[in-house]
Parts: sequence; structure tokens; C-alpha cells
Amino acid sequence: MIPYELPFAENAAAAAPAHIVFEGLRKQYPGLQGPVTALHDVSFSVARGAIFGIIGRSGAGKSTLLRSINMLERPSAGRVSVDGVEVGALDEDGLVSLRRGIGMIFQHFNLLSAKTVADNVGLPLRVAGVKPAAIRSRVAALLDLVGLSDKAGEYPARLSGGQKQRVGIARALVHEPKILLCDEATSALDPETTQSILDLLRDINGKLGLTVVLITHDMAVIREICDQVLVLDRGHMVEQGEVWQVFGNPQAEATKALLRPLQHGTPADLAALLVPDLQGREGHAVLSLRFSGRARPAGVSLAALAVLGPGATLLHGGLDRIRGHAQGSLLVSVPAGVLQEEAARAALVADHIKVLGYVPAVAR
Ligand SMILES: Nc1ncnc2c1ncn2[C@@H]1O[C@H](COP(=O)(O)OP(=O)(O)OP(=O)(O)O)[C@@H](O)[C@H]1O
Repeated sequence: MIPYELPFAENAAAAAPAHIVFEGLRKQYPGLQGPVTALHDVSFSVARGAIFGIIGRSGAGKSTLLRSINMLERPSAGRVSVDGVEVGALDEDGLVSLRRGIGMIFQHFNLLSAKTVADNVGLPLRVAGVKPAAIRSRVAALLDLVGLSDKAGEYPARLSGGQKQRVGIARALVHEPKILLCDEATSALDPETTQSILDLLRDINGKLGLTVVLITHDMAVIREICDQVLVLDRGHMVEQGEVWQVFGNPQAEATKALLRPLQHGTPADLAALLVPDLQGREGHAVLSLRFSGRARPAGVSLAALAVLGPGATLLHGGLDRIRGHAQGSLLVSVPAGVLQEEAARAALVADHIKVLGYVPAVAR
């Protein structure tokens, strides 16, 4: 019998035309001990309507790369194009108009404390000379979009971090941008608030068709919201692709290190029991099964797991669903000698299977 499999959708954004293109981007800053190269020959593109994540450790070059999109940082070499226009070649008026089409939100919100929520959101429109009535209606619509209609008259000091970021998002959207840049937008927030802000960003991406480019050092943010990810390491692009692919089969050391906190390692109590072989004693083998989401995107059928036999025990691990691909790892114990590694591989279609060690019967 063929097990029923849930359908899964491939990411449409991956096939969409490029909205932002980076070609051979290099950035050097002057430093006390000579120039610091923050970006080395970075080339990639961001599809229109995608949520694109840039991740890397501190100092990897994320901010420099993000800020090159609206020319807050000018590259030392190479070019950035938005909608086919090279942004480095724009004159002052061109830059003003480019920046109106690119909203930006920040880790520390950058709100003006002496202005109310409504005034913070409306300020860019006032600066642009928009009439007060039009400002009022636009601000009201945006506060409604971010769920803050009842806070229009409040001052930022009386808002929570999540509410302040919602104001930041509303302000970033005043000029109806086509691109939203998010600079560590959830790094100052607790996990629950982070989730609500990511939900809002996804909602805005869907409703307004915005292209979202975000930088973060947190792989959980990438997993939660992004379609595509680029990994930077000391200014070099070390990995790029669809999020499920990069998570399911990371290649670069930097990616593996960034993913480690999210992975189900071997719990310490179990690791303490493991021996390299049983030396003729009875016991269990502990296997690690890893599923990358490629072979069985819809999930791992219980019928496939049943091949491990009635003596098998699921010990630890789990599957995540990333953009329609189920992936993760399971630690299982099976009576030693009953199951050959190759047989398990063939039956389970696990992408990676490894014997971690053995637990002698007495210690189990
Ligand atoms: N204005 C500057 N002058 C000199 N060096 C700079 C400047 N801005 C950034 N750098 C250097 O460029 C490199 C990349 O910095 P960048 O801020 O882009 O990294 P990042 O990945 O965003 O780091 P973080 O996560 O800590 O913000 C670092 O070595 C940094 O010290």
C-alpha cells in the first residue's frame, strides 16, 4: 500500500524575477591597522515578493550588505541594482526617491520619544510635504494594519518593545515601499513578541506583495519566515539557497555552527551511557536518522519507521516543517544485531544514518 502523502508546494518566489541584484560587491572600511574588508565579491539576487534572510555571526558584513541596498553604505566596488536601476549611479533626487521606495526597520526601533505614535508614523509624510488630512488617513490605515489603532495618541515610552516595533513597521510603510529592509528587527524582543512581529511581517509580505530583506544572527528567525537565505562569513558568501535546503543539508562550517542551537544533539544523559561496542554483551544500538526533506518532503511514514521492529524505541528528536519540507533528526535505539545499518537506510530513506554507539543491556 502506498502511504498517503500530504501535498507540498514548491516556493513560488524562487522562480519570480529578480528585484534586487548584487554584482561583485566589495566594501572596505578604513581601519587603524589598515583597511578592513567587510564584503568580498558578493553576488546574488533577491526575487520580487520574497522574504530573503541574510545571516552571519557578528562582524560578518550583514549590516553593510543590507545598507548597500538604499546606499546608506556605498560599496568600494561592484554594484547594486533595484528594479534594474543601479543605485550607486543615482543623483541626490534619485536617492531620495529610491529611499522612499525602500522602508527600513531597526533593532532599537529609532522612534522619536517626544512624538506620539501617530506623529512618529506620519513624520516622513510631513517631511515630504503631504497635506495633514492625507497624513491622518494614511496613518490611521497603517496603525490599523499593524494592530495599534488604539495607541495613536501614546508616546513610545509607554509602549512595549513589540508595540514599538509595530510603530517602526507602520512608519517604514508610509511611502508605500516595494522593499522592506529589516535590520535585526526582532533581536531586542522576547520569543513570543518575536513570533508576533514575524507573523506581522509575513502578513504584510502577503498583503502588500513587498520584497522583504532581513538580517539576523538567529537561524530560528530564518526558519520561521524566510524563503531564501544567504550565509555570510567574514564578508564572504559561503552558502545560499532555499531555507529548507540549507537547513536540511548545510555545507559551510559557518552554517553548521549557526544551526547547532536548533538541532537535536545527543542528550548528555544518553551520551554518558554510550559505548563504542558491546564486546559480545547484549544491548541496543543507538542510531541517528537524519531527514533532509528531499526524499520524503511530506513527512516520514510510520510504516517506514516500523521496519525498525517492535524492539525499537524513539529516544529523542523531531521533524520541522519548513516551506512544505519535513526535515529533522530522530535518535532511536534498536536491539543490537537485529538491524543492519544498510537495511535501515534502504527502508527508511533517511538521508543520513549513523550508529552513535551502544548501550549494554544492564546500563539501559
Ligand atoms: N564604519 C565602519 N568603519 C570601520 N569598520 C567598519 C565600519 N562598519 C563596519 N565595519 C567593520 O566591517 C565589518 C562588517 O561589519 P557589519 O556591521 O557589516 O557586520 P554585521 O554582520 O552586521 O555585524 P553585527 O551583527 O555585529 O552588527 C566588521 O569587521 C566591522 O568592524
